[in-house]
Amino acid sequence: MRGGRDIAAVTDATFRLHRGECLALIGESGCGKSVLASALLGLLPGNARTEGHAWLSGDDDRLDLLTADERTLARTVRGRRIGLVPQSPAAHLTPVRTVRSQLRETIRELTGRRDGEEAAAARAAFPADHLDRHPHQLSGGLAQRAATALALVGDAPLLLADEPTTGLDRALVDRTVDELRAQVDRGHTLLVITHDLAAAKRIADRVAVMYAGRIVELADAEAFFGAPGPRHPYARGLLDALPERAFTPIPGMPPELGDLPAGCAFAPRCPRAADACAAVPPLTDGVACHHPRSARA
Ligand SMILES: Nc1ncnc2c1ncn2[C@@H]1O[C@H](COP(=O)(O)OP(=O)(O)OP(=O)(O)O)[C@@H](O)[C@H]1O
Ligand code: NI
Repeated sequence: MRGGRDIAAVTDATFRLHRGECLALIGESGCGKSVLASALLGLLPGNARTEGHAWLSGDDDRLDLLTADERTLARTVRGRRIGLVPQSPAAHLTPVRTVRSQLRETIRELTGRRDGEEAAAARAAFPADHLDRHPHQLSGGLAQRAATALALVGDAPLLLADEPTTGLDRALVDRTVDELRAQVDRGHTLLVITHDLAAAKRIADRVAVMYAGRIVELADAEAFFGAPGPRHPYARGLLDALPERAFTPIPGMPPELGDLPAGCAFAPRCPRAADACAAVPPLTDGVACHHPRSARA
């Protein structure tokens, strides 16, 4: 939207999130992951436009998150039906108040109860003897857990975690991921956004790969990270770039969303590009590519 232009940050995103599963949304920086998450929470900036639907199914109703009014979202959705585990806990926690007081307030707001801080902290493996600390007295990992504890207070069936492990070392990434996975195993549904493929592999049941604002592959995590592997050449390239795999970066850079090539946005970087790629490939059978690797290859 720089210079007054409209940018399609997310296009044709179609996916289903099944109850009790974890879907990892992966892709390079700037591909539209956070915009997609913000749209689901009604947190896009005021000048943003959306089209289509995002149905949130409850026990006996269904709500379109894209058209719901702010009052409904604020009163019944955020915190209660969708818990947000923020990208940056530091920005989410109030610096001048202890973790206990922030938990207490959120518990009161969402449940009406006046106690339960310890139990809430325990659900995110936040140590009870740190409850009276201020956020700046916490390590990055503990701040992340405090933010996660806050996100879990409302016992929302759907959890949305945007880069919950950014800036953490590998051991803490694993712990944070395992704690989130434990929520899924307890019946929560989780949409986790990450560019950490190892974290995605550890936590996800299914994977959605985004490139330049579009979902280019939707796959079962086991098939994606194991055999037969990714089917979209971009997804394959992402995995091949990992140090523990071929360690071969994808040539070139992702395109600017305001200046997308015509046709398949990945074609200029794609080893398999051909004439057909002049047309945008629809997501068919889990992959948006004119020449995907065969599912059985
Ligand atoms: N408020 C905004 N106004 C204009 N453009 C925006 C706005 N928010 C995001 N964008 C653009 O939308 C695109 C997608 O951004 P988004 O934050 O969703 O990427 P991302 O995949 O989450 O990246 P990262 O991994 O870095 O978090 C980017 O090109 C960004 O510049
Ligand atoms: Ni993001």
